[in-house]
Amino acid sequence: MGIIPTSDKFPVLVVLNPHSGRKQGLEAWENTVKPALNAANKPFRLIESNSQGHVISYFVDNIKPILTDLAQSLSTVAAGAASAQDTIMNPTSAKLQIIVLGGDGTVHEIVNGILKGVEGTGFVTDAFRPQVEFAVIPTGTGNAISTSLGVTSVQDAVNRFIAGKTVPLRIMSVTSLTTQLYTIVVNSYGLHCATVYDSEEFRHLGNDRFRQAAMKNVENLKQYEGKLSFYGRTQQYNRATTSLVDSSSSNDNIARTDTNTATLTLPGPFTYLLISKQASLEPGFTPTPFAKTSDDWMDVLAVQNVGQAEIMQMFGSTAIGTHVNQEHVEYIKAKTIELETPTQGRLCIDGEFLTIEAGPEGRVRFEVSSDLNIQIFRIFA
Ligand SMILES: Nc1ncnc2c1ncn2[C@@H]1O[C@H](COP(=O)(O)OP(=O)(O)OP(=O)(O)O)[C@@H](O)[C@H]1O
Repeated sequence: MGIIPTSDKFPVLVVLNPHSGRKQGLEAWENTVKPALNAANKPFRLIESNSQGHVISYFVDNIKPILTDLAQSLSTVAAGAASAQDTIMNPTSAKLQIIVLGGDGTVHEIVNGILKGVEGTGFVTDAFRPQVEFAVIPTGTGNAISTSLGVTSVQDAVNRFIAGKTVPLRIMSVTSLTTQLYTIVVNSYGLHCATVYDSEEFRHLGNDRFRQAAMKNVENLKQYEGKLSFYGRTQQYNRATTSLVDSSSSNDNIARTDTNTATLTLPGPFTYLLISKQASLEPGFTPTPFAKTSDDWMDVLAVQNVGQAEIMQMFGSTAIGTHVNQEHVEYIKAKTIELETPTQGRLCIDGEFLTIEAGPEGRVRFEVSSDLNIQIFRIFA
């Protein structure tokens, strides 16, 4: 019988995107992260992204052998009676640790690659459900997840990894007739989506690329037609009481008896619309201040049909989240949401783009799935 490796010998996967942010990932790896892993005696396997989409296809192709090796590394051998054969005891769970040297887009690619790679297979089930633990080293542009968890630097992120405390990283599913994928940070429509789309040309400016692109889009402010429907429980921010109010009991009843009946709708047109899992999208920009990385709600920030003055007023208060008290800002926590647009539209999903087809055929549904085989991710916090 061969030697069965023990769990602490299983390598941490290190995913390095050399293109993220201002291309500082490699330096952070060489100067801070690799020395820390060596000092902690942690073996690692480096996966360097060589192009857009490389990380997602790497995990689609490799997650099954990785999980097989991981499970095997944790198997224990119960010695049988003298004449009997040894019995291999397989684990029912195992931790796969992944250090990300990149931004939120790289985490998005890993999550989608893993879930696509195990989809329709018996690799994640009640009998064996791995836990994927992310240490996100903030070397992207926005670093929304790290910022929302209060991570202040590369060293801080490394310290948290070494300390070992994790919290759930809940993901959203985004579904239409033609699409099924997962997002971890934000889905947006309108001004925010146009800003992210245009920001690529300003990448050399680092964090400032969003500011430049936002200004360009505020100058040419547009309204984006669409209807947002909420199903099941919601909570709405009440400006009078400055608190979130549960629209629960009546909504709950409707949700239970007829899941096709919307409990709330916003008719649009939207100037600005976010459906988010993270409070901050970058340092100093906290548009959904009540969002929690680890809960089962999605936080919606909706601004309908306003002009430049209102948008600028909102931006002026997003640093500390007080924009939720402004009259034109609507803030809703929800479990299930659908967006329908009368003409073809564009949705931004964790920095990538998805075309929404016109009318009911193009409806996009957002949910925080309760499927235990989907919600397998945690993050060092
Ligand atoms: N070798 C590469 N060359 C060019 N692009 C790459 C490469 N590897 C990955 N990418 C792409 O880089 C993009 C940006 O990645 P990432 O999200 O990590 O950084 P960011 O956009 O700077 O940060 P954030 O998402 O936190 O704002 C992703 O779309 C990814 O597909």
